[in-house]
Amino acid sequence: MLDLTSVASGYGETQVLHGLSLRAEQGRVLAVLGRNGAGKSTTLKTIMGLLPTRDGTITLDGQPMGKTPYDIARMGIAYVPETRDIFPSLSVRENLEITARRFGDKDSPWTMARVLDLFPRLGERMDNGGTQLSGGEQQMLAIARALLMNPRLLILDEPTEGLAPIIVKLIHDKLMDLKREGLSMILVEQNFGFATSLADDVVVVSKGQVVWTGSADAIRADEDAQHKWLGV
Ligand SMILES: Nc1ncnc2c1ncn2[C@@H]1O[C@H](COP(=O)(O)OP(=O)(O)OP(=O)(O)O)[C@@H](O)[C@H]1O
Repeated sequence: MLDLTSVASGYGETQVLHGLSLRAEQGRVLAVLGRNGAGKSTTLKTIMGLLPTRDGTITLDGQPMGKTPYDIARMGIAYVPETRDIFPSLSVRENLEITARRFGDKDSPWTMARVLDLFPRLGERMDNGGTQLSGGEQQMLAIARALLMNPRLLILDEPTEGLAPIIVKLIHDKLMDLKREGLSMILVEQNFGFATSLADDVVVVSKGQVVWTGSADAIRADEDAQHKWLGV
């Protein structure tokens, strides 16, 4: 589905990705793991067009990726950044409605009713402003908003960061529901247990390159790889 081939990318003078290649398959969940600073978030930002691809190629179903974040979103890729990026001055309802209006139509699989069914908590918070939400509620809103883009591929950067264990479990269960429905996902996550219980496939990134590729079961069983690449 999504292929990165020998991708180079970075910030200004600093090159972070050095010929990174990976594949995310249709209907599967790919976890991108690695230590702090390995280049995981940079990989996602490059996929989303937030950083330019300096070398190499990124394709979706064999087609070159769009140039701008908007084109890429229109191709069916939704991205939940680490910062969640909800509009703090708008209510939950407004945050959701803006996306539904921009990306939805009457035949869209994801509707307001359906995202509220997935996250009933948001239904109770519809008139609250973004800043009045807990971290968990903000993450739910960010995921709900991404779903209203009706993505073919959902990309999440550290969805559990800073969340209480009970909320981490809730987010896990919701993402598992989406996986069962066949939604393709790419997940960057520090929480090894969370990531490998959701993922089918795993790549490990170190110094801007993929250093390990295999199944989630294989990395769970490979303590040497965990120790060497993840410090688990
Ligand atoms: N805006 C930026 N400007 C310059 N360098 C940056 C910027 N953002 C990240 N970097 C650098 O790029 C490298 C990779 O960062 P990246 O955020 O991709 O790591 P990561 O694997 O996602 O780790 P983390 O879990 O810490 O987010 C790091 O050395 C980081 O300092």
